[in-house]
Amino acid sequence: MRYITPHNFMGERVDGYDQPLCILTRPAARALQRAQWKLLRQGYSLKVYDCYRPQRAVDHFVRWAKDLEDEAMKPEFYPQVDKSRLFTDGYIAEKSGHSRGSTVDLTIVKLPAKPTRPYVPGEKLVPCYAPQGERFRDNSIDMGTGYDCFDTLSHTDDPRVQGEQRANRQLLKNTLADVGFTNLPEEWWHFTHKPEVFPDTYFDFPVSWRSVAGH
Ligand SMILES: C[C@@H](N)C(=O)N[C@H](C)C(=O)O
Ligand SMILES: [Zn+2]
Repeated sequence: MRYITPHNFMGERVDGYDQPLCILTRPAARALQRAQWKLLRQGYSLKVYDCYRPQRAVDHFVRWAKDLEDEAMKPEFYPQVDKSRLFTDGYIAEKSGHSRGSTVDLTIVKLPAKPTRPYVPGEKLVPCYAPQGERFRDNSIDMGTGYDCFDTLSHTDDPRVQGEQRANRQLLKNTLADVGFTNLPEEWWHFTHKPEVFPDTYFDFPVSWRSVAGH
C-alpha cells in the first residue's frame, strides 16, 4: 500500500491513509479473490498498491499539484511530463474511481515473493521507466515501468512495450477482465470492477480498520 508510505509521487504519506489496508466493495473484493486463485495456480500472486482512496487523499493530490515548485519526486515518477499536465493527461483524477470503492491499483509477483527493500527518503531517484534492474526494484514481474510511472510508456498497450513486459501486462489485464475488471488505458496497474456498486458516491472515511469494523 504505497500511499501510507513516502514512496509515491508526492514524497509524503497521503491524507486519509491511517493503516495499510485494502478496502473494496464486496463484489470487487470477491472478484479479486477469484483472480488470485487463478494466479496462484500458475505460481503468481496479486500485489495491491492502492484500493479505496478517500476524497481527502484526492484533495491532497490536488493541493500538491497546484504547488508547481514541489517537484521532489519528479526524477522517479514523472521525469518527462510537466507537473501541470498530470491531471489533464489522465494520470491522476480530481474525482477518482478509487473513492467509489471498486477500483484497485495492482500488479503481479512471482511466487515465492521476494522481499522488497525499504525506500529511504532522500535516496537517489531513478526514472520509473528505466530497465527493471536499474529502477526502484519492487518484487513485481516486469511490467515495463514501475507503479505510478506517469509516462506514455505506462499506457497499457503502448507499442514500444513488447516481449515479456507486454505478456506480463496482458496476463494482468486478461486475468482481471475474466473476473469483471476494466483497465484504464493510461495505466497498466489501474482497474475498476463493473458494474460499480456506488457509481455516484465519493466516500471520505479514512483507510483504517475502525472505518470498516462491523460492516
Ligand atoms: C494516481 C494513480 N494511482 C491513479 O489511480 N490514477 C487514476 C487516474 C485516478 O486517480 O483515479
Ligand atoms: Zn488507480
